[in-house]
Amino acid sequence: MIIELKNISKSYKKKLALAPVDLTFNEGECIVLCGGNGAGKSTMIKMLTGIEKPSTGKVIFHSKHKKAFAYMPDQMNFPPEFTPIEILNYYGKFLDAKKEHIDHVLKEVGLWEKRNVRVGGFSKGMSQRLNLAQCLLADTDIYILDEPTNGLDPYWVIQFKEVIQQLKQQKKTVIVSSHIMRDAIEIADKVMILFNGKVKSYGTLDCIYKEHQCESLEEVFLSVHQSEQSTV
Ligand SMILES: Nc1ncnc2c1ncn2[C@@H]1O[C@H](COP(=O)(O)OP(=O)(O)OP(=O)(O)O)[C@@H](O)[C@H]1O
Repeated sequence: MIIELKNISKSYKKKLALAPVDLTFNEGECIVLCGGNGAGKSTMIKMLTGIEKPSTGKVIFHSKHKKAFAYMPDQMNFPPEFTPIEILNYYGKFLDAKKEHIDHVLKEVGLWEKRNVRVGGFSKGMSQRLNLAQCLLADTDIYILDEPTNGLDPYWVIQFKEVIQQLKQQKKTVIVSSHIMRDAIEIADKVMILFNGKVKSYGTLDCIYKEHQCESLEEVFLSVHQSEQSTV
């Protein structure tokens, strides 16, 4: 195992955003955090990344790298007067990234041709790809990506999935939050279903389908929704 969550929970005043949970993430797996609006995906990411302190419990990383994880926030506001190459060179200094790696990452996210263009004129999708690039720059065991496909057009969603497959082949652990079920089905080794701040299921799709006696993630969501409604 590479990450352990021990009795992690988060409350904002009286609002329970994430109910206490114990679970582990394994090396080389892609885990997709799935759930609707307000389900607790971002809260889980904030607990994992340490952006916010949990109300209870702790997260333990077993990464071999000095930098335990790389992080792609759901949105990143880069300084508009800078170019992708300037921004990545800046991040690269902190990460000891070599020039060849920076160039490779720029090509991977399709911004090589735009490397000297000021990012102030970038579309949402281009900014999101630069956001992905800054995350991929780090050489680490764990990549945590918050809604990475937001703003990407279909071509770049496909390319993004390719990047995830490559990370998995390198035995990296990838944690992705998404409300798009197709993303989960295509890239996940394991899916975490969140609803109302609770982890309702965590495992392979086959296990989740068996557990809920369903044949698709849509059905699982409906079943979780209905069972939660009936307990209110
Ligand atoms: N800073 C905060 N203060 C108060 N409540 C919060 C705060 N952050 C999150 N919450 C609440 O915690 C719950 C979980 O929110 P979270 O942002 O984790 O959901 P999410 O699954 O990421 O949703 P979305 O897909 O809409 O971004 C929601 O009810 C939300 O209103």
